[in-house]
Amino acid sequence: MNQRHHPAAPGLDPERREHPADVAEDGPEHEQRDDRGHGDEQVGDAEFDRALARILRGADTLPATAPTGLDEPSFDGDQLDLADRRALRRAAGLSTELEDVTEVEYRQLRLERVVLAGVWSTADSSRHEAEVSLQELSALAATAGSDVLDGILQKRATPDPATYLGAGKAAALADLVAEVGADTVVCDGELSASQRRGLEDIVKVKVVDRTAVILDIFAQHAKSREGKAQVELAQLEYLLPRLRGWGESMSRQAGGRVAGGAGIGSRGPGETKIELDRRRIRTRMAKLRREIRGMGTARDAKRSLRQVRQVPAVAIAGYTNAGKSSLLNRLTGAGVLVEDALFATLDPTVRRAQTPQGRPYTLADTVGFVRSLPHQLVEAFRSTLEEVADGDVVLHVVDGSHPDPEGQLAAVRSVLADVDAHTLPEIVAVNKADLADPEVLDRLLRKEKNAVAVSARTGQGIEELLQRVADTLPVPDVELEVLVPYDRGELVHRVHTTGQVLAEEHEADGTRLHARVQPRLAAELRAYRV
Ligand SMILES: Nc1nc2c(ncn2[C@@H]2O[C@H](COP(=O)(O)OP(=O)(O)OP(=O)(O)O)[C@@H](O)[C@H]2O)c(=O)[nH]1
Ligand SMILES: [Mg+2]
Repeated sequence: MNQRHHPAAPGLDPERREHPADVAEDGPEHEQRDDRGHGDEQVGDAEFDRALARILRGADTLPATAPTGLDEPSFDGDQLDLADRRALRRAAGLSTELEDVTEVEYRQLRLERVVLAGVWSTADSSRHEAEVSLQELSALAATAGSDVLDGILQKRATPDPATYLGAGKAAALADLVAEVGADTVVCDGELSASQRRGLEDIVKVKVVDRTAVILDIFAQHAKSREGKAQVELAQLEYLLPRLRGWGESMSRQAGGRVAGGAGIGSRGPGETKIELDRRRIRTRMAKLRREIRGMGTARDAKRSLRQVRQVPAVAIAGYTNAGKSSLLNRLTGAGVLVEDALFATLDPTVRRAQTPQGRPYTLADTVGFVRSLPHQLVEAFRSTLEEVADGDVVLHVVDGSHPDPEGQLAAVRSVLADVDAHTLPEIVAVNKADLADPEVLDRLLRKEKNAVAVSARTGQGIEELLQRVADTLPVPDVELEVLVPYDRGELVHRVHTTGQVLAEEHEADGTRLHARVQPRLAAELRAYRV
């Protein structure tokens, strides 16, 4: 596989093998894995209870800070590169209780040495697409902290209902896993509980799917209270239908006991316990939903504040790793950023910027999109994504050096359409122009109506992009000429902050302004028209 384009791809970070936190956590879980189904149910039970207790206790351990309304993928405007994030997550003690949800499912999601497996069907994708998807899975797995050792792709009409890969390929995968010494297989799709178990039985190491990896990354990176709550909800939602699978493996263990003469039937304590766990999880989910709704109110308040201020809002959207946060830094860090205390305290992910003509607007970083974003997350992050729809302009960042930028553009647009943000004016910033193939850049600039090639790294194209943003902001529609007396300075200030000043002169009896403003301000200025 060619992973040249992914900074998160394996092989670039020799330190990644060190996982002090993981080592510290090595415990009975490890031993249990291979003994599964051989009467080890007590270890399993205790582990499950511990993990569930941690999940259900989650509320107490959430930080007591004011909700910021946005999750980390936007928060990282402040600014963590992937390398920094990896360093962070390696620090012991930073793992959250949320990770335990997936631990419940996989005994230990900590992925260390992984092999990827993908199914490629000729019906709905080309081999190239499947490879790009597997490459992306590789980057995701690396972001989650693992070493990707190898990968296999199988051409098959549909994934095998019992084992995801077909029998022959699954056996080949088992050999590969043994050969490279992997401890985890990551499948490029969403596996049912029985597929996962079926494949685990063949490859003899734990099997996880793409969704679990993405949820894990979000859990590692969620920082705000709302972000954490949303991720936890998504994880529980993912876990709930899979409890049965877990329970079935418990029953298999019970079966072992039956064989040993303990005589417990298929609807034994395991099944009852699942019901109980399910109820506890549902209760927790209901509580999270209530909390998230409450946080939504705070966000609405912020939003209406912005509307009252009538400062246009630009939302940066784009595929994960496209360089959204870097671009935000570039665009607002160039010295024009006015620190607005109000916005700064309310929401650290929204920054203030100005057009070259001095017209202020806000620039907001957003959650990164990813192909087959787990639907649980689409739901969970809908509220965050809806902020994009509330803006005036979408600044769509795409990684021009990615092997399939068109695919990324399309994936993001389909999610934007989901939250009704597809009708907004859109500027496409084709980022990483320093790395991209000039022919690809040309192709994209020809195809996209409102596109600029930029590099957040070198600064190339940034001025043009800033001008493009200025040109795309909604123009206040009342044009007027006024002479505002000096004792009404606040009106002049409002023309500056909410309108577009075309000309300004200081005369003996006031400030003469030629400007475009919103109707409300125009009405207040009526007395001073000239
Ligand atoms: N060469 C090059 N690298 C860039 C450029 N812009 C961003 N990067 C790198 O791309 C990686 C991702 O950048 P981010 O700004 O974190 O991307 P993002 O879109 O915010 O990513 P998520 O928040 O994870 O969705 C980082 O390693 C950046 O250093 C660029 O113009 N050129
Ligand atoms: Mg980012």
